[in-house]
Amino acid sequence: MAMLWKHVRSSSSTLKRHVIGTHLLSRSFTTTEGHRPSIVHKRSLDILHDPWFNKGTAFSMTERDRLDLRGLLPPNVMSTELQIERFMVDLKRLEVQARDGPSDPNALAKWRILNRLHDRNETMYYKVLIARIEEYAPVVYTPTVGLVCQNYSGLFRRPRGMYFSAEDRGEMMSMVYNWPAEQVDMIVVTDGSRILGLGDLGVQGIGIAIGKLDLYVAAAGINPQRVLPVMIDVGTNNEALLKDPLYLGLQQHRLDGDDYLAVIDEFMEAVFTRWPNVIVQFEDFQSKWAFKLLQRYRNTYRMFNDDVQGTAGVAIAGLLGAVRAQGRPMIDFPKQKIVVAGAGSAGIGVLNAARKTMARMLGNNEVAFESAKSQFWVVDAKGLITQGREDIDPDALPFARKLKEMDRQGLREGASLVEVVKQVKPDVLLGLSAVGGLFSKEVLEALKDSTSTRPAIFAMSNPTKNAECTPEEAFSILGDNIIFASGSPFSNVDLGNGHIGHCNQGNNMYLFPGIGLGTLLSGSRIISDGMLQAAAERLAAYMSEEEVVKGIIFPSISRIRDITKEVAAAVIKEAVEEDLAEGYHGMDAREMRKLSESEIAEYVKNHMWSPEYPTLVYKQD
Ligand SMILES: NC(=O)c1ccc[n+]([C@@H]2O[C@H](COP(=O)([O-])OP(=O)(O)OC[C@H]3O[C@@H](n4cnc5c(N)ncnc54)[C@H](O)[C@@H]3O)[C@@H](O)[C@H]2O)c1
Ligand SMILES: O=C(O)C[C@H](O)C(=O)O
Ligand SMILES: [Mg+2]
Repeated sequence: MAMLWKHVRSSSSTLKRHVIGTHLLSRSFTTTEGHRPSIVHKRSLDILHDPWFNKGTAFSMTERDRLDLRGLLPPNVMSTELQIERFMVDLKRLEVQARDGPSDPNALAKWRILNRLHDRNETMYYKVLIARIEEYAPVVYTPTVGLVCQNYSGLFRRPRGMYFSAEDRGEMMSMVYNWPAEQVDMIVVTDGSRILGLGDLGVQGIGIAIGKLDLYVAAAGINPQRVLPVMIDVGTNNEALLKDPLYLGLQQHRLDGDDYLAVIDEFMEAVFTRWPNVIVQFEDFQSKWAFKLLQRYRNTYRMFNDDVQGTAGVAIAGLLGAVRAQGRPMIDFPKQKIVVAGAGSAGIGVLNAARKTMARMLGNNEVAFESAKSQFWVVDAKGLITQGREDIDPDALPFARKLKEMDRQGLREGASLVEVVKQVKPDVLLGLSAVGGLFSKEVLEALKDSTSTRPAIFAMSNPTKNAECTPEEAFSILGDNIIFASGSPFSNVDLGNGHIGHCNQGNNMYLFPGIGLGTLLSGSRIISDGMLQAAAERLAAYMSEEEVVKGIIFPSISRIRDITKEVAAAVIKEAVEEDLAEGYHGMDAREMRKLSESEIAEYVKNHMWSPEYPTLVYKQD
């Protein structure tokens, strides 16, 4: 393959040509130069029952003849557009019937219809998802995915992904070969211990891994044949699930300590043995393990933790956007006073990244790093975190405020959020607490005294009911001169005076697909802090001055494929600069170093899978 690439380049062809050479085996890789046929080793009903190859009513008559399908489908050969239209009738009927607007059972019903399509025709599923991402991301991803996980035992029909359980100890190295795909690019793994803000959902957490990978396909163009959702079932501490005879997971309490680590270690060794180039995204692990596992694996394996690192990057981009929205240069970021509610994996991830970003802007030295921490006040379930706290969590310790200093500010250990907001008068109030309504009327009223010209509220907890406040609450109390972002999608607010209160979705979905894609295409052996920082900076720079002034600090999800391409390009550039990029398929590290910025963007674009039906050619196994 490397030879082919060299040949293609030396004949002064474009990067687009390269893509064709490197993806001879992929199912339906679209290029500007047409489609390569896919080889199938099955015929007849077996094809209709295989979601990777099924085209349903879109099979042409010649293909029906070639693949022994004639007579097995109704005679009208449909265009893909008509096929989607027919499918949409079913989905839209739900909306007509729901008289009281979108309701939870309605969202679940939509998820079921989409999931069934996913089960029978993947190409069409991703066509629908990509074309209407704004409408269906909230169904296959946050917030509905939370409801799906809560109800998974009842919803489970056909398996998707792999389950490694505590019972599989000693077997993982061989069972990993049960997965049918020869190549896997992306794994999203969870142990189900902290699913969104819904707590321990045990084995039912697999839904979150599936939802995240849907975005990898839709936003990053990762080939759906090469993604693998994984659930590591080490038990659950959710007593209701343990009592439920219909629960699908191990009916035991969670493993802990070395027993727990041994399971995760064995899983990592197994997947990296079979697929040495895979990237593993850790998702929704309780904070207790999230940091430890990240430190344990990040220098050895291609992995990252989305809740810690993806969220941090998205928050940084949002915080920089909020500074710009105040009409100030980004370099003023270190002057912002930031109150963070929540000191779990997400909150601490954001705090560490924000502190580092400030320190870099202040001169990137030890003194800057030390002084930056004085911009943060952290409140958790026990109130303001100070050095007076007993049994302080070591990850939160760097942000614990000095008691004397707090005394001067009229604050103390364990002070409530409203007291902290009243005394600090912050520029930013950021919630990653998983407590719905935490930014109460009182807290928002207190924020009226903010010293900022345009205070920012980030109610980032998921799903919807866990948001610290709604945009209506924020805009109605604080007026329209604020910046608002939430983790789950909300509608913009009509402020009634011809003004619109813009609701941004501050969700790690704007970064994780690009981090994964950029890592894959650079061939970087690890995911460095620099690569993550580059991803965040590219997201921040994506928004125009005009947009941020209007309070729009994150792009619309309809642009997610374009943002992801940009983020991936930034990740590749950084990996090359840090000398981490080892190349991908025909593009070796040396060639990669020669690419200009626009060539990197083109390279990314041309490696993004798009759902198109390939011509199918039958060959005996
Ligand atoms: N928007 C996003 O992209 C994004 C990304 C990651 C996580 N999240 C959300 O963030 C939330 C937290 O995730 P996590 O992994 O950090 O969870 P976690 O359970 O580890 O942490 C929750 C933290 O909130 C604190 N808390 C609880 N009650 C509080 C209260 N009354 N006041 C202040 N703090 C309180 C806890 O003490 C803890 O420090 C979840 O809802 C998750 O869905 C959102
Ligand atoms: O899954 C999401 O929507 C964001 C985040 O990863 C979370 O855990 O809430
Ligand atoms: Mg998560």
